Amino acid sequence: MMSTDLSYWWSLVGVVAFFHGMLPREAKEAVSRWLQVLRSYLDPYIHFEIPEFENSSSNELYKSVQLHINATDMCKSANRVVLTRVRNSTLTSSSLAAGQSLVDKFEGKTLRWKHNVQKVQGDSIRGRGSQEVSERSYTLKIHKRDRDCIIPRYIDYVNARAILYKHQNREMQLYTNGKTSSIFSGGRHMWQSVPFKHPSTFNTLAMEPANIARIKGDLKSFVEGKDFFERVGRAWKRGYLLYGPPGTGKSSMIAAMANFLKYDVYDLELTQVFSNTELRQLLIQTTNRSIIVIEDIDCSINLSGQRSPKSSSKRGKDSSDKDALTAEELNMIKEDETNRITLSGLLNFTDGLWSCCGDERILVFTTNHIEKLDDALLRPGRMDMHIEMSYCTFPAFKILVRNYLMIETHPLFPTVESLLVEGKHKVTPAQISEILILDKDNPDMVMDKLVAFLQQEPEENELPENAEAANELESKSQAKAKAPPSLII
Ligand SMILES: Nc1ncnc2c1ncn2[C@@H]1O[C@H](COP(=O)(O)OP(=O)(O)OP(=O)(O)O)[C@@H](O)[C@H]1O
Ligand SMILES: [Mg+2]
Repeated sequence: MMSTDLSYWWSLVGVVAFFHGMLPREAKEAVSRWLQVLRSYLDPYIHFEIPEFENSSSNELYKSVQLHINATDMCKSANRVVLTRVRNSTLTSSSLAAGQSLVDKFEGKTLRWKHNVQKVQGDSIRGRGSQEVSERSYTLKIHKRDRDCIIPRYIDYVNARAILYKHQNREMQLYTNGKTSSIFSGGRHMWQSVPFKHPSTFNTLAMEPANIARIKGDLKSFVEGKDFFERVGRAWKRGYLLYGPPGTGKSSMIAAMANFLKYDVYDLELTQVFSNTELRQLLIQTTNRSIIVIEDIDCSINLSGQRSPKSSSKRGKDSSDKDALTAEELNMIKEDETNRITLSGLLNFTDGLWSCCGDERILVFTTNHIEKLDDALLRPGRMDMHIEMSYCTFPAFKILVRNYLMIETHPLFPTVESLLVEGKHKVTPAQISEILILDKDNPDMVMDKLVAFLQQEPEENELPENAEAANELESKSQAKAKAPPSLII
C-alpha cells in the first residue's frame, strides 16, 4: 500500500517536472520550491559525498573512510571487495568494490556507506592527459533526523579510527644521530633512520611473567592516559630506567616496548652530541609517539659534569694535544668545554622540553651500573619505573625454551630449575640463548648441553664470588637501598 502511495507521488513529481520547463519564471520558482519540499518528504535520507579528490587535491577524509572500513573489518558484509597489498608489505588492505554498500552502526544509529567509481576523461592537472581515469567517492547515507545528533561526532570517530589504524600498521623507524657537531650541523636534519624490524616482543622476552604483565599494563595506561595527564597538569611522558648486567635483555626490552606500542625509536648517542644547542635540536626533531633511548647512560655522560673518557676518546683529540689542533678544532673544543652536557643538565633540559612541545614520549635509559648513577636521575618523577633485568630465573628459562625449542616441558627441567636456583654461578638469558640456538630440532641434545653448562665450574669473569661480580652485587644492593620510591620491579 505504502509503495503504491510512493510511486503515485513520484509519478506526480515526474509529471510536474516535465511541465516545469513550459512555465513562466515566477511559477517555475514556486514549483521548484514545492518540488524540493516534496522530495525531502519522500526521501527522508541525506547523502554526503566524499570524493577522493577535490579541486585536484586529495581529500584526507576519503582516505580516512577507506582506513576506517579496513579497521572495522566492515568489508565482511560486502559482496565484492578489492584486496590490495603494496610491495614488501605484509598487510592486505580491503576496500569496497565499485557500487558496493555496507552498513555501519554508531551510537545505536544506522549509517550506510557506498563506494562509487566512475570512468571519466583524465585532466592534465593529474598528469594523465586525456586518458580515461576512475573517479572515486564514498557516499554516506543517514536518516535526516540523525544528522544533527551524530554527524560531527561520527566523522571525528572515523578520523580517529583511521589515524589509529594507520599508526598500528605503518612501518616503524629506528633513528640514530650521526656524527655531527654544532659547527657542521647547520640546522639540517640530524637523525638518520632505517626501518625498525626488531623481532623482540613481550612474548619472546624471558622475564618473570608477572613483571612483564606490569610493564605492559603500565605502557597501556600511559598510552590511554591523555586525559589523565591533562587533568593533573603533567607532561604526557614516561621514563623507564632499565638496569642489569650485560646480556639480560635491556635492549631487547626496548624493542619489545616499541613493537608493543608501535612507536618509532630514537637511539640517542650522547657521545656524538657536542653541545646543548645540538642536543636541543635533536630532541626537538623527534616526533610524538616515540621512544627516546639513551643506552649505557653511565658511560655516555660524566656525572661530575665532565665529558666522559669514552666521549673524549671517540673525538680522538685530547686537550693536551691542543698545539697540534687547527683553529677550527680549537674552537670546537672551546665550545665543547663551555657547553658540555652534564647529566642533571640533560635531565633539566628534557623535563623543560617535554613540558612545552611533543606528546606521548617515552624516555628509556639503560645502565649496567645503577650504583654509578646520579641521584638526579634516580629521584622520583624523573624515571617513573626502575626495571631490573636480572640473571635467568626458572620461569624466564621456560619462556626461552618454549620459544627456541617449542617444548613446554622436559625431563631435565627439574635439574635445570635446581641448578638455576642453587647453581654455582648465575647465567644471563643471553648465555642460555646461545646454547638453545645450537639445534632447534634436537631438544634432548640441547638440554644435555645446557645442564652440562650449568654444572660447569664458574669461570673467573662469571663468578659472583669474584671481585668484580661481588662488587657489582654489593653496589646493586646499595643502590637499591638508596633508590627513591619510584616503582621498582
Ligand atoms: N630477557 C631476555 N629474553 C630473551 N632474550 C634475551 C634476554 N636477554 C638477552 N637475550 C638474548 O641475548 C641477546 C642480547 O641481549 P640484549 O642485547 O637485549 O642484552 P642487554 O641487556 O641489552 O646487554 P648490554 O647491557 O650488553 O647492552 C639478545 O639478542 C637475545 O637473543
Ligand atoms: Mg643493550
